Amino acid sequence: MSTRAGFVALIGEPNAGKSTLTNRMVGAKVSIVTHKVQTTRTRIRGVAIDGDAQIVLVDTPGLFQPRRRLDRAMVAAAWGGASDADIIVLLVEAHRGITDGVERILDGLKDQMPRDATVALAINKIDRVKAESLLALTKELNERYKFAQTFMVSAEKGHGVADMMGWLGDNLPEGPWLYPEDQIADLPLRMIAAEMTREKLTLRLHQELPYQLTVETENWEERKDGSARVDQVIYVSRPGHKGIILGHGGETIKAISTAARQELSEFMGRKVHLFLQVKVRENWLDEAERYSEMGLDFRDGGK
Ligand SMILES: Nc1nc2c(ncn2[C@@H]2O[C@H](COP(=O)(O)OP(=O)(O)OP(=O)(O)O)[C@@H](O)[C@H]2O)c(=O)[nH]1
Repeated sequence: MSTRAGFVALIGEPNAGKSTLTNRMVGAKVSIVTHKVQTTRTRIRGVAIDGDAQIVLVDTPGLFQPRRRLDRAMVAAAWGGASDADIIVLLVEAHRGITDGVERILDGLKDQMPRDATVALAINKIDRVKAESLLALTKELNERYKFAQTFMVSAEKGHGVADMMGWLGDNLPEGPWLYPEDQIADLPLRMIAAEMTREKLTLRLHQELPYQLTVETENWEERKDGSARVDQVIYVSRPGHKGIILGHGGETIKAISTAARQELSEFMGRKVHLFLQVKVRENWLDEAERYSEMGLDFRDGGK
C-alpha cells in the first residue's frame, strides 16, 4: 500500500491553540516530539500518524510576532518556511474572530504565498461559541481568502480533529515516511538537545548569528551511573563566527554549555555531561546530511 508524508505548517496568532492541536493530533505516544525544535526555517512541533500518512507538524518562527529588530528579510524567510510546507493550516479562534493579527496573516497569505499553495482554515475553540456565529465567521473568512477546506475544531475537547487529520493525510504527497516509525520517539531527543543548545546560543549571541549556524547532537551515550554523555557540534559558516561563539578565553561557549546542560538535565531528570565543539563548515547550508539532521528534506530546502 502506498504511504503519504509531508509537512503541515500550523499558523495563527499566539494562543490560537497550535500546541493543543498538535498534542491532540500527535497523541500521547510520541508526545515527546512536541517539544519545539528549531530548524533553520521551520520548527517541528510533532509527528502525527493517520493511517498510512505521516503528518509532520511545523510552525514558522518569527512569522506573526515581529519584534522591533525583526527586519523584512526575516519575515520573508518565515513566510518562506511556510511555503516549504505541503499544506498550511491557519488557526483562527472562534470567539475572537478576525482580529488585527488575523488580518495581517490573511494579507501575508495573499502577498507571500504562491497561488497554488494549499491553505486550510481551522476555526478552533468552537466549544466557546454558538453555532450561528461560527457560520458567519466561516463565511467571512472564506470571502477574504480561498481556503482549500474549512474545519471547525476544538483542539481541547477533540471535536473535529480526526476529520481534519484525515483530510490532511489524504492531501499530502505520496511517498515514504519522513521518519521511520521506530525512530520517532528516539530521533527527537537528540534534536531537542540540539535545540536547547541553539536556544542558548540565540540568547547569548547577536540575533542574526544563530540563523547562520546549526547544532547537531553527534553522539549520545548512556552511562552506567544513569547519566548521559552528549556530544554536540555547532556548525558555523565562517571562521569569524567560531571566534564569536568561543568568546574571550572560551568564556562564551562555556556559559552556553552550562546553560544548555542545566536545561537538558532538568528535562531528562538526570545528570548530563555536555560537550560542545564548534566547527567551520563553509557550505553546511548545502549539505544534505545537515538537513536530515534537522528533520528537513534537502530537496525541499535546497531550492
Ligand atoms: N476552550 C478552548 N480552549 C482551547 C482550545 N484549544 C486551545 N485552548 C486553550 O488556548 C490556550 C492556548 O493554547 P496553545 O495550544 O498553548 O496555543 P498556541 O497557539 O500553541 O500558543 P503559542 O505557542 O504561544 O503560539 C490554552 O489555554 C489552551 O488550553 C479549544 O479548543 N477550546
